[in-house]
Amino acid sequence: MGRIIAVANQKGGVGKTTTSINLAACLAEKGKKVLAVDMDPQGNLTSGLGVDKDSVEKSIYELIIGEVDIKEVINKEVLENLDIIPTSIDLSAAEIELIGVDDKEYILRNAIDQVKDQYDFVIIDCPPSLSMLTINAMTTADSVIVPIQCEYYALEGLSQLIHTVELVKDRLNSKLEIEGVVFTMYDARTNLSLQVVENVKDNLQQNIYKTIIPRNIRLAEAPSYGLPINKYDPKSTGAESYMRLADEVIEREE
Ligand SMILES: Nc1ncnc2c1ncn2[C@@H]1O[C@H](COP(=O)(O)OP(=O)(O)OP(=O)(O)O)[C@@H](O)[C@H]1O
Ligand SMILES: [Mg+2]
Repeated sequence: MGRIIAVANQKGGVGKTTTSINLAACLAEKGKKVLAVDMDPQGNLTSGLGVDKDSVEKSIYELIIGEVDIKEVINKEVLENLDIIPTSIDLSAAEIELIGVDDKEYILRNAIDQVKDQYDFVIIDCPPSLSMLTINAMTTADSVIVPIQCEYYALEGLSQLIHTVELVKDRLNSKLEIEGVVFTMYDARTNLSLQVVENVKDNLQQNIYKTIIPRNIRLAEAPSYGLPINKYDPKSTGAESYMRLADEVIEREE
């Protein structure tokens, strides 16, 4: 049965989407059946996996507002072993359209429940907010991966995020846990990155992945080709590190 992981941090630009795309693609390359879900109206996961977001007719938006069935929104095999549910900019209005709708926190879970047996992993990329969309992702997930950028203020907002996970666990999804924190955009040339890692390790009582994702230009370039890093430049340090992260995620599963 599929393990469902939400990639969340309400801080913008910390590497959620880069981690979602490349973790999903590396798990798929290792032979796992993966569904990647784009819960962010910005659509960076959708375009980063080569799906033209402007030509998507049935997206997660239509699913969330109840217009279509989940099977209609899954794009099969965008890469071997990798299916995706694309998003659309319309998703930004979903929160308002859901006002007054019963059980709106469970919409994504009820949909994913119908297909999760077909996958080893479901990876959900969250928007940079603690909105209803993120709550839906956390209500669906078994666990949350939190990317942390190796920059000043890395810890800022983390207590709110952890509090949100605890609230969701208490009220909506008792199985939810924080699977781990992953450091991103580590720059070995500066002391700052090292200091941030040490500081977070000292102050955060959470699992931390051994794999640290380096700052690597190839990771930033790959989305404009619609490719994950393991297809764009498999020998890059970015690809090697996301392959190792995939190994760690699989180990935790076992
Ligand atoms: N390890 C890395 N090395 C170099 N560039 C990176 C790395 N990780 C992410 N980036 C770049 O940093 C920017 C932000 O990354 P990303 O989009 O993954 O963050 P995000 O948390 O999903 O952002 P948002 O909050 O807007 O959804 C992007 O331009 C991305 O290409
Ligand atoms: Mg993103």
